[in-house]
Amino acid sequence: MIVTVTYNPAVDQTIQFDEQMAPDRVMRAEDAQFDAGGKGINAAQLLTAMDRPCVATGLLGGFTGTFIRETLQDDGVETAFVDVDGTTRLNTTAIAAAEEYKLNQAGPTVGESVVDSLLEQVRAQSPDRVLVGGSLPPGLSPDAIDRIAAGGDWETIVDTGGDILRELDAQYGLCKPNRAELGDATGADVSTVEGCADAAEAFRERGFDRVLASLGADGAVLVGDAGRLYAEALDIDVVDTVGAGDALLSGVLSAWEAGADDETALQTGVAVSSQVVQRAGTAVPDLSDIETLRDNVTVRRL
Ligand SMILES: Nc1ncnc2c1ncn2[C@@H]1O[C@H](COP(=O)(O)OP(=O)(O)O)[C@@H](O)[C@H]1O
Ligand SMILES: O=P(O)(O)OC[C@H]1O[C@](O)(COP(=O)(O)O)[C@@H](O)[C@@H]1O
Repeated sequence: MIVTVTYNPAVDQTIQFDEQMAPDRVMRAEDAQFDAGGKGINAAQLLTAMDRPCVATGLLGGFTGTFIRETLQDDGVETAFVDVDGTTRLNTTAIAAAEEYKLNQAGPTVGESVVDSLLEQVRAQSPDRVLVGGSLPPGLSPDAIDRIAAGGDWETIVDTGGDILRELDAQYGLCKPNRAELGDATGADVSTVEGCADAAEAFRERGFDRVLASLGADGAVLVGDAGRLYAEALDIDVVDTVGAGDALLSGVLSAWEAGADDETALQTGVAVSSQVVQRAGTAVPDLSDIETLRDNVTVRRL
């Protein structure tokens, strides 16, 4: 069973324009939507859609927090959130004439005592795996993630920025940087797939049993004791890439929860992310056919 921890959830606002962004004028949108977001929350929605037992925890506050709580309830996602005084952030993705602008807020300031409250919620679920996903709100340091990892007898998976990854000290089952985050975390040349695999391999020594590097349109690399696996991305029509990394990671975790090997897990991850990027925002796609769709993904050893 998986518990996801999102220290800094967000309502994701996705706005679509037919024309390019331009300053000093009113841009009129063709379409807009709100989704419950933040990395652990997206993962919990996707895992639930794939019938994997999962509980979403994290910090919520204000009217945006209420929206996320209600959305997850409607989606049948089990939750155990901790209330905070501030207002959960609202992140905006503007898609304008095929260009993507991601505008993320910092989130409400919180006190360090929230880590104890969250640990209590996590322990109460007795999970096998804990996913800590996303940025940290003002008031928390990377130690808040290390404390979750060291707080119980579970495998911890972490999906956060390269600057935070570099500062973690605990032992982790997996981290999931994207290409830029892998570059930030390691300082290595990540311009080629092989360069990414080398950087991921070297980064394992910093306390990560496996590294899953997502490479956007170039696919993904999974490096661990079973070797270096590379999956090409599928050739698909992308609407936007918000939630792509969360989807890749959810597919991998879902497959591992079902007892699959790393190769099948990577195929599943790429298949789930392909479904998500073909839809606007972080809305949950139909994943009932994912075990068939994953056969379209080719994995090879590097
Ligand atoms: N342009 C694209 N075409 C096809 N698949 C994509 C594209 N962008 C992302 N993906 C899929 O989503 C996964 C995660 O994408 P990425 O952009 O690296 O994640 P993140 O959201 O963490 O930055 C990729 O490994 C790939 O499978
Ligand atoms: O916590 P961060 O790094 O600001 O990211 C939060 C944003 O990332 C998302 O979780 C999407 O993440 P990915 O595109 O990396 O999968 C959004 O739902 C959310 O608004």
